[in-house]
Amino acid sequence: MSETVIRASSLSKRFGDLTAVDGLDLRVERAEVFGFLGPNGCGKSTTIRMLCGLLLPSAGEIEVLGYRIPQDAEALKRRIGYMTQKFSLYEDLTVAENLDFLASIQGLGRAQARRRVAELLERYWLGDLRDRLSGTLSGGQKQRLALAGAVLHEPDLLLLDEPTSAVDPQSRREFWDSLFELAEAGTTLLVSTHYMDEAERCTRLGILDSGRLVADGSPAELMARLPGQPLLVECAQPRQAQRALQGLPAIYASAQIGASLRLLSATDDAREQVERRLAEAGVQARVRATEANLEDVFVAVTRRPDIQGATP
Ligand SMILES: Nc1ncnc2c1ncn2[C@@H]1O[C@H](COP(=O)(O)OP(=O)(O)OP(=O)(O)O)[C@@H](O)[C@H]1O
Repeated sequence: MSETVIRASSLSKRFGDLTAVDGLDLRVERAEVFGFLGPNGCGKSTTIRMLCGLLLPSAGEIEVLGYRIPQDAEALKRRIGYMTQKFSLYEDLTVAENLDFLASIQGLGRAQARRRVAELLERYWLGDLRDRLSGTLSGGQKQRLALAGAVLHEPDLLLLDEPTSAVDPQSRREFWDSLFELAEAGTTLLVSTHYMDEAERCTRLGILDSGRLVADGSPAELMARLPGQPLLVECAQPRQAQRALQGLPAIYASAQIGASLRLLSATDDAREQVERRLAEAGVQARVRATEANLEDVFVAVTRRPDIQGATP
């Protein structure tokens, strides 16, 4: 049976005149890997910080692991792990000292701390680095240490705010393997990201735009819900094709991907319209429908009215 771990209703946060989070409703179930997506400044970090009890909401209700937030934030802290892109490590302490220090803050007993630190050094390939000052670690190594620190007290919920933005693709993959290992063991994960390959791996996604939840569902559901089918225009001169298609009302987004042009439209006869316009402009091209991907979904739900043509 599913168990709701995060429940937020009508959650808002205002900073002066700016509404950073605007009437957000959110539910995350146990052991989900919930991905939080959205353009820069849409309110992801602000939401995560409110869910952790680090920031007071301006309005709305939050319940996390059965605790009412902000009232029970102190008790919640013992049950959650929080990690941001900055990794919050003590750079002049060694790897092992960082973990020992966190263990003492978390109130782990000495024997338990020793056992847990040894276990995490091994699990996150930090054993050989245990005596290195953490300030001298690479980005990927720092990330592994930060994750070890965030799960030291075996939290039931991990909130990760863009944890992979400073590391290479291989480290990102390894990091995601570690996240799935945690989810398999029953940990619930909420992770914000700008990477579509990471979003695709989540069990469910919430897309935020200007502080509002504009899409919520599994990656497959969101792709299936995209109105119309994306079109690919293959031609020798994609820039020329893009110029010819500018202002065509049927197309609400276009982007050059390699040597072709990817178009989004919600209109049934978009393909014919595109072919006609290209022929009129004398652009030789092949136009074909293609499968939707998550980037299409992202573009469709977060598009700005002033830079688009038609509305799906
Ligand atoms: N303490 C603060 N005081 C004033 N404005 C703030 C504060 N924290 C965040 N904001 C503003 O609130 C909005 C949402 O910011 P937030 O950091 O939550 O976005 P985000 O989705 O995490 O962005 P990014 O993807 O760039 O990390 C932004 O306009 C930001 O400038």
